[in-house]
Amino acid sequence: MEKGSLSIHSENIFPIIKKWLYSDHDIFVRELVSNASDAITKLKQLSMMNEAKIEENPTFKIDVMLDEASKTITISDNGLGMTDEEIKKYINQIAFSGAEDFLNQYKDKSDKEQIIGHFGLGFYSAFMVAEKVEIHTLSYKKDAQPVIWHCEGGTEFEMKEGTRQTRGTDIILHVGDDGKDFLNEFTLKETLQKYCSFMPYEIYFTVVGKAPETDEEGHVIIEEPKPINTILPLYAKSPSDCTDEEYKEFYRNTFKDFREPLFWIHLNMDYPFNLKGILYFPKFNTEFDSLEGQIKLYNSQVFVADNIKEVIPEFLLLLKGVIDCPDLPLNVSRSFLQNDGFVRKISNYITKKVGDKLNGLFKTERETFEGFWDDINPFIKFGGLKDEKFFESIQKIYLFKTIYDKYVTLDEYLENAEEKKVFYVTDRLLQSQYINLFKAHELNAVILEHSIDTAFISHMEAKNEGVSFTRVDSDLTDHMKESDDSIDPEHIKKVQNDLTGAFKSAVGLEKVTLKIENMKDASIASMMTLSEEARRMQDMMKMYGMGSMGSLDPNMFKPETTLLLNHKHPLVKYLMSHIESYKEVIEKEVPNEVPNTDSKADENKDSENKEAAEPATKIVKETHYHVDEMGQLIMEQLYDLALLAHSQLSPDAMTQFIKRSNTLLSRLI
Ligand SMILES: Nc1ncnc2c1ncn2[C@@H]1O[C@H](COP(=O)(O)OP(=O)(O)OP(=O)(O)O)[C@@H](O)[C@H]1O
Repeated sequence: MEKGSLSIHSENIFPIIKKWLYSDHDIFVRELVSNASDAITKLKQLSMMNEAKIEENPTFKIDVMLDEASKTITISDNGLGMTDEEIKKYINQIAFSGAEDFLNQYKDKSDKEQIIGHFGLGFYSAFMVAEKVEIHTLSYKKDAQPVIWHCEGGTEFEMKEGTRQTRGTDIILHVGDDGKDFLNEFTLKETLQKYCSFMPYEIYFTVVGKAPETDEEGHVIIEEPKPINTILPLYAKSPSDCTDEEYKEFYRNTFKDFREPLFWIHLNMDYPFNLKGILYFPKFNTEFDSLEGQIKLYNSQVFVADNIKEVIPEFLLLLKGVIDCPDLPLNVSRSFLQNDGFVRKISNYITKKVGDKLNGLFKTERETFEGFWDDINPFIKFGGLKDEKFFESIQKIYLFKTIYDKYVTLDEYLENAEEKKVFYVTDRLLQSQYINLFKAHELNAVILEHSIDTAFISHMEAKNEGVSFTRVDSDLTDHMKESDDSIDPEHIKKVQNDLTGAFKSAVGLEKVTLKIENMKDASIASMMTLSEEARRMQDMMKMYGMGSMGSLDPNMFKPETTLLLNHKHPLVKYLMSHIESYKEVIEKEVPNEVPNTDSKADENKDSENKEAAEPATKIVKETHYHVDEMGQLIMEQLYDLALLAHSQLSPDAMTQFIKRSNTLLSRLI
């Protein structure tokens, strides 16, 4: 028997391993099973090079055994095994740079996020869950002797002659309190599936001493043991060998999502770096907030982590997929990955592939692409906003769904538009009156209802010179107006002024401008429009929650609304013909203002009229409006109807509106 001390430079690394990787306890499964897998790969390579003599047609496999009674987990392989010299070299002399790096870099940091999964703690991660670890091993080498090694978590180990008869290694973990969760069959199996689902050798999981399953008559059901993994995952195959059904099955199994993905991209690259994977476009929910994808990152068929945004462009994290890149330097910190040129290349490659796929679909299967559009557009828009290169590659294929349920690109829309103006709808229900108006005049408008569209619209305007987006309710287009020579514009202007005053007094309007227009559609009496810029400002404020910030008054950006009255409508005609009777002009005596002496013109004037002293007061005319009951009803109703057509009334206004409507109807009977 041999005793010794592990040559760790630190006092004791294990408490540190335990503390810092606390929440990633399950990583020991990945480390030990991938060591077993590596041991098999190395033996296969040696055998191929005729360096190792092994049986013909060997069945390589890894067994993971859980013994709840003795509180052990055993990971057993039939790989190359170790001689006692090798144990001394690879296990005892933990000149393992990983541990040293770990200590140096993370001594003062408690942020476990800094540590990317595959850190190279390797074998010693066993002590995250075990209080004692044994290695039973027999090397493939001729005349090798079996060896047993064990260590109780301190820096002391023991080595002695072993009993193992067959080539390979058993790692036996005597699980302590820190790892007791893993003594649960389901937890351990789940962890194995998380990390090892695609490992290249079959992995069998057994629970020692578990009573075999029986059928109703008590007969033991004999089942062929099934590995927990797939040794050749679909993504590792050549795309030409994969069927649609296989892609869908892989999706279901990997993401436990039983909705069908829309489509997928098989990434398969050998040069200049090695990268394989499949990205799926899932059916997105319509609300942006609930978009949540999952990209699983693998390193040579070993799971590393989900959603590593340093490697995968952020917007792609909305997709679901697996990416395997053996060349990734994952045993480094995340901040390194972020600035690494190689990692950026990978990320660019993935982005480019997604752009290519979308362009391909657009060009060759436009109808299919249109069919996907409602589902994928938030993703594509988000991608374009986040990634300039991605935007450039797909900017020509952004589709816009029109109010006629057709899909057009921006260029296609503009072919039939005037002044590069794109009309849009943000809420089909609230803006239905405007949509109907557009349809009645055979005008086009597109539907941009998603919360991302506010930002998307601004982006498209910035990227397409001269193009402007205007919401359907922001103004009347010339197409909707009708010129009428019998209308005297001067007269209209005057009436408009008076009606503004009358509405102010009857409805209590402060911020509304009133306009009389001769609209083609005689059935519309009143309409409300909101200026585009001010409304966008308000939308932005809402989006960023700025209205609630003490320093800014949300009313500051209250959209300028305009109440349009249709000259053609009888109700408006009624008001116009009665406006004079609502008016009362009062003459009032007010103090005369002191002339402005700063002005040269005034000075001259003063000198000319030196003798004629200014009177102390002057008479001004003030117009007051006294709207009668009928006028009041009409004005209130016209205003509420216009408001109703594009937004909800406040609860108070709604109560008044209903009451008034009933009054009006009662008068009909
Ligand atoms: N099951 C095993 N069979 C044979 N040799 C093993 C086995 N497990 C570990 N070893 C040997 O011990 C060495 C140290 O293992 P450890 O897991 O600490 O580091 P690594 O596998 O070399 O690197 P890392 O895990 O950080 O990628 C291995 O390189 C290997 O030589």
